[in-house]
Amino acid sequence: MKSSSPPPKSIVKDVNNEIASSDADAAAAYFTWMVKYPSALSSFEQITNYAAGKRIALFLDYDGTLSPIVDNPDCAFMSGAMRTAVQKVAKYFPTAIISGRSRDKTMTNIAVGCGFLSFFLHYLFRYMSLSGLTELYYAGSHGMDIIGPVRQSISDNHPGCLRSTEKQGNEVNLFQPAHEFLPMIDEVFGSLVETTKDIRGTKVENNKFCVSVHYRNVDEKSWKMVGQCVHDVLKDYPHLRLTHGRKVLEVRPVINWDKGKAVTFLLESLGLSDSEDVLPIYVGDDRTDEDAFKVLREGNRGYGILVSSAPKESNAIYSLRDPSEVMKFLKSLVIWKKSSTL
Ligand SMILES: O=P(O)(O)OC[C@H]1O[C@H](O[C@H]2O[C@H](CO)[C@@H](O)[C@H](O)[C@H]2O)[C@H](O)[C@@H](O)[C@@H]1O
Repeated sequence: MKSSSPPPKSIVKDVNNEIASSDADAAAAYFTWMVKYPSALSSFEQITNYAAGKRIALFLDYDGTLSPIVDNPDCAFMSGAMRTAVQKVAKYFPTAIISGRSRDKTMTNIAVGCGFLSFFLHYLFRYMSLSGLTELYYAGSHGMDIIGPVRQSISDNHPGCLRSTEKQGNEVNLFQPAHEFLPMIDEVFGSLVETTKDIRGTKVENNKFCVSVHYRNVDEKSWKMVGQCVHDVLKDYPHLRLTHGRKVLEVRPVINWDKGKAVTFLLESLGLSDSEDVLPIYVGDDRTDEDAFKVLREGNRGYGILVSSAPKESNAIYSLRDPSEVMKFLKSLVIWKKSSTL
């Protein structure tokens, strides 16, 4: 298999593109862009008219969608209000969180808020139940670590699917299509920590089936060096590839699996695939979410909603400006559902 890691030159080009896109964040350009990607809030009636008589399945990205982007990835917690909104929406619609973070971290971040108490709860939570958020499903590592409901057809179609018992004692299906990469990812994580340790501000995060190398807090002059270090390490791992997120380089296994495949898998797990009366809605902000938007757009199956405060090309149909608008959208869905079942 050929290595798909881009050469350092393209890493630097990607890094520069990010600066260019934030420069283009002008109000006029944004409003023009919104003609192509209308606000999911202004278009709410249109969305719910189409959803009438259908079952909505909701897929939510975490960073930049449910929690605002912050400098320290360890402090990216949802607000209490967002947590309540997610909890409520998950009571009315099957809901899954699909994140680049490890599943464990995502579940923990969803369950607790921010502040000192959160840090305490963060650790306590590891030994406790999901405190009322059990109607949620989780996919970590960009969809490479999924916990979903037990369904025979899914185990038949995906032989790697294992039945497991979660902390609360419920039987679940565990699907980890990249499980054989675990030792390799751990090894690469160690090498990346070592090679980047002298570049101030770099943070290497182990997300179980992928590794994130953050350069948000690195002096811009050293971004190229970060890219070079990652590239040098990956030279020896042709079965790993590199993708680029929001000031983060993400190392992941070369397998035919992404957030789009995870959406399809979860719909199948929930018994909601191949059904005309199902409307999947995916809300996300990052490049990796585009795979999910594409799956929904291509099959004319559902709606992708891009969270962005700057114009960018997307496979999404609608847009929301930031997590506060995502929260409004989730709340509106609950109000609509309640009123339509009266
Ligand atoms: O799929 P997602 O849930 O969006 O996860 C993608 C990456 O998100 C996190 O990094 C991003 O958010 C951080 C906190 O706001 C920010 O500091 C960082 O610059 C962003 O890239 C997470 O830390 C990564 O591991 C995820 O892969």
